[in-house]
Amino acid sequence: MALPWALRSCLQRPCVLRSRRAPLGGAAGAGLILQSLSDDVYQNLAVEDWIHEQASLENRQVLFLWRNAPAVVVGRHQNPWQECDLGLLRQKGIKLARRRSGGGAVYHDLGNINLTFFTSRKRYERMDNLELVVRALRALSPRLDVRVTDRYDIVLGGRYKISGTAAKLGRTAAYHHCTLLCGADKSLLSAVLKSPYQGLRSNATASVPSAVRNLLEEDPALTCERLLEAVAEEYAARHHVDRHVTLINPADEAVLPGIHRKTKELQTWEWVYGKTPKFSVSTYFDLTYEDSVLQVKVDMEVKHGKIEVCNIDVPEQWLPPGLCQELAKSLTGSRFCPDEVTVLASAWLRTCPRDDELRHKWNLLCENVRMLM
Ligand SMILES: Nc1ncnc2c1ncn2[C@@H]1O[C@H](COP(=O)(O)OC(=O)CCCC[C@@H]2CCSS2)[C@@H](O)[C@H]1O
Repeated sequence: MALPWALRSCLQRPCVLRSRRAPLGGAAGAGLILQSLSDDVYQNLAVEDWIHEQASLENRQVLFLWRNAPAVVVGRHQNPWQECDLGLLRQKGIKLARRRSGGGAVYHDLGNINLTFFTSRKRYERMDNLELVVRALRALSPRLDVRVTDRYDIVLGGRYKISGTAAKLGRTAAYHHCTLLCGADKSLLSAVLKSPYQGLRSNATASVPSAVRNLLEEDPALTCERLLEAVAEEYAARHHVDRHVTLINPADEAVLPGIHRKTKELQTWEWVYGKTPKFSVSTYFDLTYEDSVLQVKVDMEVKHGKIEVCNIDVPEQWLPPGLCQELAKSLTGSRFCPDEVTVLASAWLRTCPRDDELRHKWNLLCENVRMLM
């Protein structure tokens, strides 16, 4: 059992703790295999940040193994409204996270494994890591048809994606992380990664959708637990480090000083939504009122998650134009977020005349604007 302090000092200062002499007279490999005790996506991403920023990776490599409760993880430069069904995420209580690496949006649950390979920037080598994963898979299931593509996916049977890759390169340190689909909920995966949005324009990184498959469907021996063990084993052999897996608690400030602050930052609206590259929305929705259907047009420009320009067009005979302008005006400068609309809507209701019809129309309009967010 590794002591937290030993782990901390090993991560922060050069050391050869838990290393083995390399064969062929090479230098002793210094490395560490860690596995998270948490299934919280924000805590696990915070551990990645912590190791990337704090660990001395000059002469050492670290493999971090982790799994999450259901979550969608978008890339650093992505637009969540464009990448997933936010309404469905909220309804199902699925977390949304933004990672610091680039690339596309993926779905995680306990049937998906995440592997993070930390090295110095000089020793960063994605293909080497993915080949290592492929060897681990073949060690468990020798006839498995898996290969790494030129975009660093791992595919099964030549076409089904089982792993996606992304990376973060720092000045001196780097990490490459990838997923491994073992027994994830595939119908939820495709449902949540489908945006219902129409009329959204942006330069954000777009995901590259693929047909996916779970390794368990191919071979029942490929459970998450066995895969984690096999990857750890291959990593230990490749890097000449002890195969012992050290469990790490991402809530432990004694081992990871400052981790709590990092976790909190990753949970903020400003990070998850606010870091979305500038985008515009130009869309229509239908309002059903009594026996008629009327069309509402909405145009917005959103920067740093905040509405900079807002126009809402509703047929004049239905709602006084002044009221519509009032809504657009109060939305300008607010966050592109349903809770903000709720606050604005109720603020107006507190001051408006006791006109039930008008109040009803206002609520209907605000509810539909909310649903755009
Ligand atoms: N968990 C998982 N694994 C593999 N492929 C997935 C997964 N979820 C969704 N997908 C498929 O990949 C595309 C997106 O592919 P795309 O190539 O656009 O993006 C990626 O692969 C990013 C991988 C990020 C890995 C990080 C590692 C730790 S935190 S997240 C999506 O539309 C689905 O078709």
